[in-house]
Amino acid sequence: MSTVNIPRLDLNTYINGSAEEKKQFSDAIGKAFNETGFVTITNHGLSKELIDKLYEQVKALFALPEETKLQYEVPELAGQRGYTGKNKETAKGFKVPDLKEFWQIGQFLPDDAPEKASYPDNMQVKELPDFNTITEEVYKKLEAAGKHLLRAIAVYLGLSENYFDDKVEHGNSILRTLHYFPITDPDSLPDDAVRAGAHEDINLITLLIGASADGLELLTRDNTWFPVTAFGEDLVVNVGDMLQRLTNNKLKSTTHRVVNPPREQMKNSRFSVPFFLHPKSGMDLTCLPSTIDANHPKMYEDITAGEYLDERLREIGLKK
Ligand SMILES: O=C(O)CCC(=O)C(=O)O
Ligand SMILES: [Fe+2]
Repeated sequence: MSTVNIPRLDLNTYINGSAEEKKQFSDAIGKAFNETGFVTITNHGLSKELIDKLYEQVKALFALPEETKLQYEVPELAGQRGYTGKNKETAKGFKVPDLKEFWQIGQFLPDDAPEKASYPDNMQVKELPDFNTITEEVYKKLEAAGKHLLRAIAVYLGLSENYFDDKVEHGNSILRTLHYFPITDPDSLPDDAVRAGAHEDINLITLLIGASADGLELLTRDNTWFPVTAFGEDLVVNVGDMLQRLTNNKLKSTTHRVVNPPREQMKNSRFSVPFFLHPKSGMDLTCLPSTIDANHPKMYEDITAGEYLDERLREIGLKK
């Protein structure tokens, strides 16, 4: 059986630690990302109070009447801002859409930022003013935590510590608040309908705020499913396809899914909040030369982050 190495790492030991502690953190995250693609992170800068307030607002959002939520669904935005209703996103290679609805929030930029024109504006939930302020705070805190994690990863890769800094500054990151809705009649579902079909994330890294219920699983190297559980308010952090591509598969974008609960619990909602950390669209994802050698031939064509994102949004049905 292959080992499933999901270490629990303290981000504060990287941000404020000694040189030795920083090195230990970099080594541990790099090793886990090389083997399993997942870690859990404590001391990430989001308090329990903030996370509790976030979930309160997320629950209130999805409890709004269907016709209210649908006012915030704009097909031209390909799900990247505002609401995406039930039966819209289908994992790559699946025929049946995931059993979920979600709301996405993008970058917050000063008016004079050059990237401002290239991102759609965020949508404000008029009915829930606190939803807007709390998700903005969460977005900024997760972005800050993600920047520190990328520094630790850069060191592991033998790059300068600040390698990713300017690439993710004002980047195209997305905070997704997710509702896996209740199913009152499981018999009515197609056989292969699941909360989230097996997939890999598109972005550099994903920071997931502990879900309200079990269900997240990762696919191990020997092709078995392994449950991912986070302790308390820990974040689950995993590698996405952009980082896997950049590192020519040295870091693994591990396949994961969200399984349905036992039948009698299908009537209960599940909520979760992933933050997909994206770079600016101009970032070059060409495999790093240091990751290519005789045993590791170059596996991917050169592409920018923006081109790659477009390709992937088409595949999952969000972009036409
Ligand atoms: O809901 C979860 O626990 C994970 C969600 C996920 O993998 C995704 O939205 O990409
Ligand atoms: Fe995912």
